[in-house]
Amino acid sequence: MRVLVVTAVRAEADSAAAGLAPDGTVTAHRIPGGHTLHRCSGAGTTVDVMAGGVGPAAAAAATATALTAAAAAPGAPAYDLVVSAGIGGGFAGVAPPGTLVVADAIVAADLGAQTSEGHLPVEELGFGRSVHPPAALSERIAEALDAVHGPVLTVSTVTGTAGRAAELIARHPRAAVEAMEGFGVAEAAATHGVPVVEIRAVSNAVGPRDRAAWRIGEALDALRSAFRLLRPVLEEEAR
Ligand SMILES: O=C(O)c1cccc(C(=O)CC[C@H]2O[C@@H](n3cnc4c(=O)[nH]cnc43)[C@H](O)[C@@H]2O)c1
Repeated sequence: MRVLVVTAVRAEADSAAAGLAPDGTVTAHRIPGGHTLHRCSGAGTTVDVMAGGVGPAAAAAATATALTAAAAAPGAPAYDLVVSAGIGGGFAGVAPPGTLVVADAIVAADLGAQTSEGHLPVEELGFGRSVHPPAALSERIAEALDAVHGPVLTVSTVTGTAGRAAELIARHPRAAVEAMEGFGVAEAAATHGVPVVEIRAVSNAVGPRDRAAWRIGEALDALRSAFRLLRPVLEEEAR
C-alpha cells in the first residue's frame, strides 16, 4: 500500500514522520515543484510525507504534483490513499485543544457567493462542489485514533471573531474543526481518483483571535501520536 500524507508546514510533516517511523528511518526524495517527500517504509506500506504549503490552493498544487509525479514514474506503484493532516482550530464543545479529529466530510466552507440572505455554496450556484466524502477507511481510523469523527471545514481565512464562528456553526452544525488545506488536497486526490482522509490535531479554539492561547506544541504531539496509531491500520489495510 502506498500513502501520500500532505501537511501545510514542515513541523507538521516532521510530527507525522516521527509517528510513522519512530526509529527515525526516513529517506528524502525530491519531486518537481521544489517539494520533498519524506518516505517512511515498512511492513508492506510506504508512506510519503510532504509539506505542501498553507491554504487550499498551495495544498491542491502540491498534492497534484506528487500524484502526477508518482503516476509518471515508470514502474512505481500509484498512491492508494491521500491523507491531509495538520493542526486546526476546534469548535467549542466538540474539539478542545489537544483533541484529534478525523473528517467525516471535507467541506469548503467559504467556496460560494455571499448574498443578502447569507452564503450560497457553489452547488446552489450551479457549478462545482463544496464537499468531499472521505474514504470509507476514515471511520476505522477515527476509532483507532480515539478521535472525534466529524466535518472538517476548509477556510482561506482563519476565523477571528465570535460572529464568524457562529456563522460557520449555523451553516455546519456538526462542524468539529476548521483548517486551511483539506479541501484542496481532496480536490487533487479526486482528480486522480484516489481516496482521501483528513486528520487534524486541535491547536486552538475557533473564535476571537487569541494567538497567545494557541497550543501548537501540544497539537504537534497529538499529531505524532495519531500517526503512530495510524501505521498499524494502514498495515492491516495492506494485507
Ligand atoms: O496568527 C494568526 O492569527 C494566524 C493567521 C493565519 C494563519 C495562522 C497560522 O498559524 C497558520 C494556520 C495553519 O494552521 C492550521 N490552523 C490552525 N488553527 C487554525 C484555525 O483556527 N483556523 C484555520 N486554520 C488553522 C491551518 O490549516 C494552517 O495550515 C495564524
